[in-house]
Amino acid sequence: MYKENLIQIRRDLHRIPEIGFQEYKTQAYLLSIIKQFPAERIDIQTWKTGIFVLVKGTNPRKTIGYRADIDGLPINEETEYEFQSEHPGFMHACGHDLHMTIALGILSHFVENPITDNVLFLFQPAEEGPGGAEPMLNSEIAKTWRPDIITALHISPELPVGTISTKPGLLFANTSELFIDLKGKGGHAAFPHTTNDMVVAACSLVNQLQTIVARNVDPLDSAVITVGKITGGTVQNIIAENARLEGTIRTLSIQSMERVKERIEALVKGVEIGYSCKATIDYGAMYHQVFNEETLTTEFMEFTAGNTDYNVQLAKEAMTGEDFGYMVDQIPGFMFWLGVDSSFGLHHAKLMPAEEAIFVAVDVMTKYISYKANQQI
Ligand SMILES: CC(=O)N[C@@H](CCC[C@H](N)C(=O)O)C(=O)O
Repeated sequence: MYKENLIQIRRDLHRIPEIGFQEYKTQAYLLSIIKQFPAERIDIQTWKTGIFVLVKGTNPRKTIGYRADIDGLPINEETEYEFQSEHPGFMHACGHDLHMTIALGILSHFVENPITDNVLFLFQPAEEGPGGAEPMLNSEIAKTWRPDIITALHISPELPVGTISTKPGLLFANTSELFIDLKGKGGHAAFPHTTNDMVVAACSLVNQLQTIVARNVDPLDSAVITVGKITGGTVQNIIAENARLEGTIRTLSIQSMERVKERIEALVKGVEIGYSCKATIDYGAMYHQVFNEETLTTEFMEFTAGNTDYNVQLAKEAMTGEDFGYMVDQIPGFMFWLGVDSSFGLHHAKLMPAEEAIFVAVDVMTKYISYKANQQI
């Protein structure tokens, strides 16, 4: 596929961001591209709003998996692109438009340049939530077309184009979403003593939650609690009967996740007593940490470092989450950061990844997959 085709694909995808399990237009668009490839070279299966594409090897002894996530985020785009999101309030602000484009670039390479082994592409929905990786992997299709190894990448705005960064072992954190609903007693703004104000309770709880990281988690074992959204009340002169906190928990160890949740539950009980309210906690979606298989990752880093066009760096662990963690928990594999050099970071309304990074990733992955296809399992 020509470079200009890939750029066009990225821009087309950027225009139609959709959130988890609602990626209908995205799926239709991807299928419209994939179905242009010769039918005898590929098998296609849809799964919910995702797609599996098996590029058939000439004499397959194994299947090499490559996963791209396909969902966008509920963010109102503020870039200066002329190909901005056509879905108000939604944006590809985590680079999944590039992830999909790169996967199509790799896919087209192996359709046009057959190798011995099969290459399985997983266009996976709902990475940002509620999580598509685990159910997609447990689907009957994935059981039939089970890859022997699996790889994926994530764009990194902080790194220059040409940079590949990863590490053997733990790369991304364990995550859990966090939703807390508080219900008290509303009333007239002038008579607070007759009410139980849930705005005050929610503010207090947000501050208390921050003490967990500071005082209950081993400082050498990092954790994050972020409350990204608070809603509550109705108008300025009514004391709020309800409030809701929406957030996420990140921990480097599985044990710390348990400890953080115990402490959240204790503090929420305290707020119930202290503010005479009822509270419910919902942990939403949880993602397993991304733990890169050590031998494969080291081999990938050494292989890629052999190409002087790239700058291969040893990454640090990050508190980002990725449901790709479920895939590498079951199948040997790894994920890496791809430098895309943007002044604004992931989940920012002005994220503008450099499109040249698409060609770097396609080049790195086509070379690496071809190399692996010449190896025994
Ligand atoms: C790479 C990335 O940004 N991933 C997301 C995954 C979100 C998981 C879940 N919805 C949560 O918020 O816990 C991230 O925010 O790290």
